[in-house]
Amino acid sequence: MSARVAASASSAARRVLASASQTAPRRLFSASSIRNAAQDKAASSTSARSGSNWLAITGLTALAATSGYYLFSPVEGKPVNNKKAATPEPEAPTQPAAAPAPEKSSLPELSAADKKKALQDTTVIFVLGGPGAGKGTQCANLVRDFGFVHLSAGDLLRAEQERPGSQYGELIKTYIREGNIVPMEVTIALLENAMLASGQTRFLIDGFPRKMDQALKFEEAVVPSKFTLYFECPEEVMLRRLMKRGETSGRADDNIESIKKRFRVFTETSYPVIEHYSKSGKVHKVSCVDAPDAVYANVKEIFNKLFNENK
Ligand SMILES: Nc1ncnc2c1ncn2[C@@H]1O[C@H](COP(=O)(O)OP(=O)(O)OP(=O)(O)O)[C@@H](O)[C@H]1O
Ligand SMILES: O=c1ccn([C@@H]2O[C@H](COP(=O)(O)O)[C@@H](O)[C@H]2O)c(=O)[nH]1
Repeated sequence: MSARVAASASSAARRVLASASQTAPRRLFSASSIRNAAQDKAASSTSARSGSNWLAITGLTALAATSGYYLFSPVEGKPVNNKKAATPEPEAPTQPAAAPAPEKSSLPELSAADKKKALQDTTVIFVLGGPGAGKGTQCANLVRDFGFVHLSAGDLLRAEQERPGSQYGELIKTYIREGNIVPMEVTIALLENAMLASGQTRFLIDGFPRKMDQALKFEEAVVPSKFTLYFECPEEVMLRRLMKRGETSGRADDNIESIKKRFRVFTETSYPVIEHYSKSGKVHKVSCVDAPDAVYANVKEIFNKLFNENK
């Protein structure tokens, strides 16, 4: 997409945001529906959920937009990658906190239709691969060379977990520590609001979708993906990288117990998403075994072809 088209799409998005801020009614939001989703062990279902759980996404604007303060400079609208910045946490209770989050939002509250309209001309690339494959490392290169906004679902969840007053902090903490997948209502709302808050049109959605229902719901409710960039890496290589990263990352899940669980969840739940998109020829696979620059040479070749730019 040319800079001109990107700029006009971006201003279109802003127009929708501006007009919606005049007209959109304030919505109520059901925290219990998120908690129900969290408790819903039908998490292995591969069909998109609908109904009351999903309704919660419309009410998550305040939650997600407030998180956006952590991820975007209000002045420059630039994403801040805080992937390695998480601090160790005390033991979390197994139940999510019940206190409501303060409702403070930098975004107007939009209807689902307005949000969808605002994002209709955006380019979304899913970036998938096992834990520690090097997704974030390669996304940083693509941000630099191709002007993408990098949104790591894990980063957004960690930021929400740290947000004072977050209703979902404890829930997210527990899921992440156990290597489990946070209910999609939370993650999709965070992603959607970060996309809207950026005012940009090209997104690398890193570490999402991790499950078929997330993939289907995101594409239906937010925007279809252009393709999936899949970083293939053997477990032993990822394990070595994660254990090394764990020496300094402070991440609660960079330890051997959590890593084993994350590997299992990736194989059983996330890999089928890659298989799904492969069937329709929408996956570009890159080996992540070599050194970062060598990996990026292959990634760049793909992006140069697809975006017809030689930056
Ligand atoms: N090609 C590579 N060769 C060696 N080390 C790498 C390579 N790519 C990334 N790393 C290192 O491996 C670790 C994991 O990389 P990164 O954080 O990019 O992975 P990730 O896939 O985003 O991880 P996660 O899924 O846990 O978020 C980091 O410490 C990073 O510096
Ligand atoms: O869509 C998502 C993305 C992430 N999670 C949870 O976060 C951790 C860490 O994710 P990284 O991509 O490694 O940063 C992951 O293990 C999940 O617990 C999620 O639930 N949904």
